[in-house]
Amino acid sequence: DLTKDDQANFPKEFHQKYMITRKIGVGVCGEVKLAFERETCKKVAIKTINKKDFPSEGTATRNAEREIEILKRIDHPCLIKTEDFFQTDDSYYIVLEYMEGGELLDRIKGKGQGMEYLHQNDIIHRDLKPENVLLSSHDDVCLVKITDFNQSKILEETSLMRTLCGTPSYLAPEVFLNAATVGYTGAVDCWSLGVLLFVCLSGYPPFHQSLGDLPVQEQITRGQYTLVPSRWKKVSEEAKDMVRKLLVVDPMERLTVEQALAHPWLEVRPSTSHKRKREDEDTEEQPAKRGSQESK
Ligand SMILES: Cc1n[nH]c(N)c1-c1cccs1
Repeated sequence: DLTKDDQANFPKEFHQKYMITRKIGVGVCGEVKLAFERETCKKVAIKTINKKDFPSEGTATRNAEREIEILKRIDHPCLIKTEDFFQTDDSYYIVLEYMEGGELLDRIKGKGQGMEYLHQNDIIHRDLKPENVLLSSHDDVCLVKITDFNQSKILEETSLMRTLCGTPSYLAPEVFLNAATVGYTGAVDCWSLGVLLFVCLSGYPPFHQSLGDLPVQEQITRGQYTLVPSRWKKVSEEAKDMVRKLLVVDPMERLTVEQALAHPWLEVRPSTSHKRKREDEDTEEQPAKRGSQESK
């Protein structure tokens, strides 16, 4: 459904290199279209960032330039690659690797080592959600990649980090108390991974206006979520333990990506599916977690 707009808006040099076909999704800042590279017939995804969709010209430019800088920095099999980049007075056009399987959200409705790489390179995503997790094919077992670095941040050394490296003797208590929350750390992505894992395992979100009396923000700040037994009865205790240890309100107590990758649930073990489950394995344990209030 190539529109006249597509012909008119995309720059001439873009059309010389790529042939646009159809819309395959909608990103935060505009549409995502499928295109073919004319020379190789390779499929690519074209993400459009409309400058007019930002409150001020400067915002669009800063956001797009930060996203482009991050996209150029990353090179990992679990992170979407940037193929090319164009801009006009009205828009930015980012040519991205095409993922046949589309968005995880569609798979969840229907049914990460990338994070470790990002955090090891001092990049935090800050916007992990099903729409930003793409599947390489329609197969049940396929590669999963993280996309949309529009909200990402490169962690630079801060004056607080330098302060905490010096002698602590004369530092006020609030310096230590705020240390875990001043600015963002990679822990924000681990919380989001916990929410993503909760949704993948159960099919519903841990925090939502329709789930409980508290406003969503209060559910989150209290770490208050509900494991509906009928939705979790076939989920292993290790998987539930991983979710519990990611959805911890205190970022200093929350699992890091490295700790999550070392969690028993992700250990590679010979299949035990032929063994009969003990009755109590399905019993819902309710460990009291500091700061998080899980309930049935
Ligand atoms: C980027 C990208 N590469 N491959 C796909 N399917 C996308 C999409 C993002 C958002 C909707 S589709």
